[in-house]
Parts: sequence; structure tokens; C-alpha cells
Amino acid sequence: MKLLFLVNPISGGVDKTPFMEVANQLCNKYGIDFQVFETTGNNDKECFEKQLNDYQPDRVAVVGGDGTVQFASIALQSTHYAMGIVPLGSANGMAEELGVNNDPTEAFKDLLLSHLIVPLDLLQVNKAHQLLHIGDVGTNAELVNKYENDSRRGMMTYAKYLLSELVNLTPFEVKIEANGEVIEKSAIMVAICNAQKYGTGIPLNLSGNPLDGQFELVVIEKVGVKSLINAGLSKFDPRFFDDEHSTIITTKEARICLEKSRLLQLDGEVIGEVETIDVGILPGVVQLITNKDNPHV
Ligand SMILES: Nc1ncnc2c1ncn2[C@@H]1O[C@H](COP(=O)(O)OP(=O)(O)OP(=O)(O)O)[C@@H](O)[C@H]1O
Repeated sequence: MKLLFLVNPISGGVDKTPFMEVANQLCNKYGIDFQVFETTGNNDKECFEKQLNDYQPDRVAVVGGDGTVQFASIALQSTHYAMGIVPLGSANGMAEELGVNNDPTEAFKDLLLSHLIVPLDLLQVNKAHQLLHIGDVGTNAELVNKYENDSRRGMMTYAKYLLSELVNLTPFEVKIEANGEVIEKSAIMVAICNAQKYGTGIPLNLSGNPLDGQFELVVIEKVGVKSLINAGLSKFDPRFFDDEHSTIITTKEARICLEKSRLLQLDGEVIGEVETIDVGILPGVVQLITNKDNPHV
């Protein structure tokens, strides 16, 4: 077997050397030929694609967090190269959704052993962007933007912005065209979900499945104290999930029209202001190495 490691050395602020030493020993023990590609943050897509096509691996091991998994799935889409995840980021939301073992070495062994390869969906957003996990406009996108632009990272800064966003909630009008219907709502946030939960573990819906060829739009109309407490609790137990103030639409294609431009964030990255968001599904374009611990299989 030929294995290509795609490693993000900075994800999660975690030193990847101990994991790579164990992985190296396992590959030597089992006679697995391997190469390593380390992201640098510069020109990664071109360099990765070159190494991929020169080496032609049987499998790709993605070592990092959500940003790295998103990078890999976009680079590997519509190719025959299968990828598996070794969760080593600060947020491993997609790994969690897909039932990947929390222990990187165990996740790596699963990746080597499993013969279960399933087609994973991506979403196409406004022609120019692709989304793997969750994107949104409204409260959360504003929060991500302020947090990203503050040099003081960490939980205190995040909490400060979260509180100011929650105090200043101003609903906006949104029109959604999907499944041959038009829905108009007053919302504080609209989320585009290929999955169920944010990387923090807080769920947005309980029906999202990144392998089903569809996606969910979640329109959050308002947040009361009760739903905030429930959101926190539902991180630990989905029975607390409260959809009283949200509308969930399952579809393959949608147009979201906002009354005025708002910031859009996709997979944790702020894209910029948009007034119209066209979303489509790219069904099963990524070959994902998984196993029966994945709740969607
Ligand atoms: N070696 C590097 N040095 C600096 N930036 C890098 C490096 N490798 C990748 N990047 C940049 O880091 C970003 C991806 O990292 P991101 O933090 O989203 O990863 P992650 O895997 O989700 O980790 P985390 O969970 O810590 O956020 C991209 O913008 C990428 O260009």
C-alpha cells in the first residue's frame, strides 16, 4: 500500500511529531510505503496536487482539524483518491460527525484497515466556493469575523464577542427558494449545513447527513435564554436540542436572498458580504475512508 500523509503542522497548536513517529513505526512494521506532504499556508493546493499525481497513493491520511479536512476534500474531489481523517486540530467537528476515533493512533489504524469507502458530499456556494461542514450568515458569521480580527485569541475574547452579539441581535428578513417553495422569515441567522453540529459540538439540526446527497438550511428566528441553555446542554445530550425557534429545510438546491448584504462564513472562514447565496449539492464527490462507527453509514 502507498500512503500519502497530508499534515498541517500548525493545526490545533499541536506538535505532530509524536503522532508521525508512531505512524512511521506502524508503516514500517506493516510494510506500507509512504510520503508526507506538509502544508505551509502558501500555494498548498498546487503543491499537494503535484505530489498526489506524482506519487499516486492508494490512500491519503489527513492529519489536522476542520480546516485541513476541508482543504483535503476540496483538493481530492472528483478524483479516485480516498481520504481518511486523523483528528489533530483544535476543532475536529467533521471528524466527530463522521464517527472518527478521538485517539489519533486509533483513527490512523482504522484508516489503514478499513475497506469501507463511502461517497461524501460537498456543497457548492455561489459558484466560487465549496463547503464541507457548515456555513452561515448572521450572528455566528459576525462573531467569527470579530474573533478572527482580534489578535487576542482564546476563550475570553470569544466570550466577549459572543456576549456582544447576543445583546445586539437584530433580526433580518430572508427569502428562501427551495423544493419549489418560497419561504420568507425574519431571522437572526441562516445556517447552511452538510452536517449537524458546529465544531463546538452545538447542534443546528438532527437530520443532517454528509453522505445523503442533500443539505439542510436552518433558519434561526430568535434565541431565548431557554434555547441558549438548551443549545449548551444539547452539546452533551441531543435530547435537549430545541428547534422551537428554527425552521429546517432539507434540499438539493436553494437560493437565499437577504434584504441587505451580510457577511458569509463558510467552514469557519469569512468569505465577505453577500446578498444572494446560491447553494447546490456536489453529491458524493469525495471518497471517504470510514467504518461502522460512523453513525451515517
Ligand atoms: N505551516 C503553516 N503555517 C502557517 N499557516 C498554515 C500552515 N499550514 C496551513 N496553514 C494555513 O492554516 C489554515 C488552515 O488551518 P486551520 O486552522 O483552519 O486548520 P485546522 O486543521 O482546522 O486546525 P484548527 O482546528 O487548529 O483550526 C489555512 O488558512 C492554511 O493556509
